[in-house]
Amino acid sequence: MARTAIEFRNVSKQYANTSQYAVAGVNMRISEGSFITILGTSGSGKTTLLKMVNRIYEATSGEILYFGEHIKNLKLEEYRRKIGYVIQQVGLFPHMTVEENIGTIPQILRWDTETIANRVDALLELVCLSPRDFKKRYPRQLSGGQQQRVGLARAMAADPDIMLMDEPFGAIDAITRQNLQEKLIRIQRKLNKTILFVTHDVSEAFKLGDKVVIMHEGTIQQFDTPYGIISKPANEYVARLIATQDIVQRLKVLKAHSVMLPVDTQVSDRAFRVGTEESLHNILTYFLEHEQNHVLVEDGGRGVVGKITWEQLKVSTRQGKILSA
Ligand SMILES: Nc1ncnc2c1ncn2[C@@H]1O[C@H](COP(=O)(O)OP(=O)(O)OP(=O)(O)O)[C@@H](O)[C@H]1O
Repeated sequence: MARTAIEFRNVSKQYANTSQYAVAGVNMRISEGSFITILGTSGSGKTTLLKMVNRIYEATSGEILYFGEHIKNLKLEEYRRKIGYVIQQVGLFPHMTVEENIGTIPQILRWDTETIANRVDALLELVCLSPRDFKKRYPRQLSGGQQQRVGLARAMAADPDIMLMDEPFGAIDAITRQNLQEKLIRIQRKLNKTILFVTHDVSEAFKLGDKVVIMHEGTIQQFDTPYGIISKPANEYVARLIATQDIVQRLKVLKAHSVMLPVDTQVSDRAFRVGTEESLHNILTYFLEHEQNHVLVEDGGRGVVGKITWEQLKVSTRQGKILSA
């Protein structure tokens, strides 16, 4: 069982001189290593929720716990270092090179020069920027997407346990965005970071999140896996929100692991194998192109962990159809 990284206990926030609560009575447990996306329309309280986690804002009432400890009892500076924060405007220091930007926190922590240099190189490799080409550049010499990746590397420099990301890809073109989303999924799986990612883009939330939090007027409407939400929206609001996604889009965001069926432990089947992160859209395409009716789902070192049949795919699709009807 994964530990609980962050727990919200009846958390509310009312800003001074406002009559409404920006966040009202939020209860939620976030497991270590999970990728949580927070989805909602403008003004629904997403950013407020995120900023209470790193104590940019203090909750008006209720409690937030970090691995079981009340965050208000932790030393703010030490606590903040365990939390990486990435925002849309990146906020790279313009007068510093890429290398200096990424090394900011390690410098403050007085790591030795060689350790910092190695860390910078490793992080640049991780976000697919060649250290040789990029580390001496200034932010103005980078494209928007490259700046965003440097921002991500900088947020990860001191190896935080938790990453808070507030619409980090909001201002980026669709193709680069897709590319960054895929990189982020890979980084998260590799490093097992706990990520809270705010977005108002339904596809992005469903594509990235192991679980999605749907917010409206400061309250959580539903907190579930993408498949759980698509197959069983908790209320009318959620149903309307996901109805903006047509079936093809849903098949693109639903992943093999969310709908697969169990298999016997001994699998000698020669069927085509897909990864757990494969989209149902690609699996459907495979079925149609190759006139096949099942695939096996493989999870790296763990071998075959499930299967998806044509029947199962139809059931998932039909559930989507009922919702959008
Ligand atoms: N500093 C502030 N002072 C007063 N009210 C605020 C402040 N920040 C946010 N609010 C209000 O709190 C509510 C929630 O805002 P929040 O920024 O959390 O929403 P959001 O879901 O992140 O929206 P968006 O998608 O537009 O960024 C809104 O009604 C907003 O006007």
